[in-house]
Amino acid sequence: MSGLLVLTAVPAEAEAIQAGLADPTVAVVPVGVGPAVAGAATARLLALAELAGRPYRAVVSAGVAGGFAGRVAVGGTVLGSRAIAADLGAESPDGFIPIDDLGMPAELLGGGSTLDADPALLAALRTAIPTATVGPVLTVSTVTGTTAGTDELIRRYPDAVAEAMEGYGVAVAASQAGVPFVELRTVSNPIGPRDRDAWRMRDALTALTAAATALR
Ligand SMILES: O=C(O)c1cccc(C(=O)CC[C@H]2O[C@@H](n3cnc4c(=O)[nH]cnc43)[C@H](O)[C@@H]2O)c1
Repeated sequence: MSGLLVLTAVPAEAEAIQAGLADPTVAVVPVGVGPAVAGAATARLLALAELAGRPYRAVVSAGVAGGFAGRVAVGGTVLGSRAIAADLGAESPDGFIPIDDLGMPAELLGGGSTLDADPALLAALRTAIPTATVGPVLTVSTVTGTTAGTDELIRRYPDAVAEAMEGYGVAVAASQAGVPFVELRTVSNPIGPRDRDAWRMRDALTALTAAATALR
């Protein structure tokens, strides 16, 4: 059995995590941006490790994220209680319809649009990072950049604390491989009207390094 597999989107996130790791058995791999590339890469890494007889113990989707104002501050840390594919579904004149409500057979939905974090893995990280905000993390294919878009997400997912672009893809790959999953994010920007000047990437990467000590 190998250790933990941590997937980030970009190399800067992977380097920030490497800088804080206390456990040398943890593998950190930057796999790209968005749920499709993250899911495909995770599935491949899990399958290769399994074929080599060294399956990973658990999978963590990690990196920076947008945070919902009032729930988590920029520079704060988030542990995802579940990964939600927030834009997987259909539009209608009456609003967004989640994929789960479209009448498709359950086996075609890969577990549905919401995949829970592994309870034991989440509990261990909560203990190790007591300051983290815990709650659902949305996975989106488009970074939210308007007030209307932000309000709509809050209406549909009132408990969500953050959004990012990879968690659900990684969670599907982990679920299909039967490997525990959790999402760890640090907040680089508030979710809201697009304002690149408001992004605090350095603060988020510093927080990621601090949180990485909990990965073991
Ligand atoms: O808008 C830009 O100009 C821009 C330039 C560089 C990178 C980006 C990204 O959107 C990076 C997305 C990347 O970071 C995560 N992330 C961080 N904040 C958010 C967010 O508010 N909503 C969704 N994803 C976010 C995400 O997981 C990607 O890996 C934009």
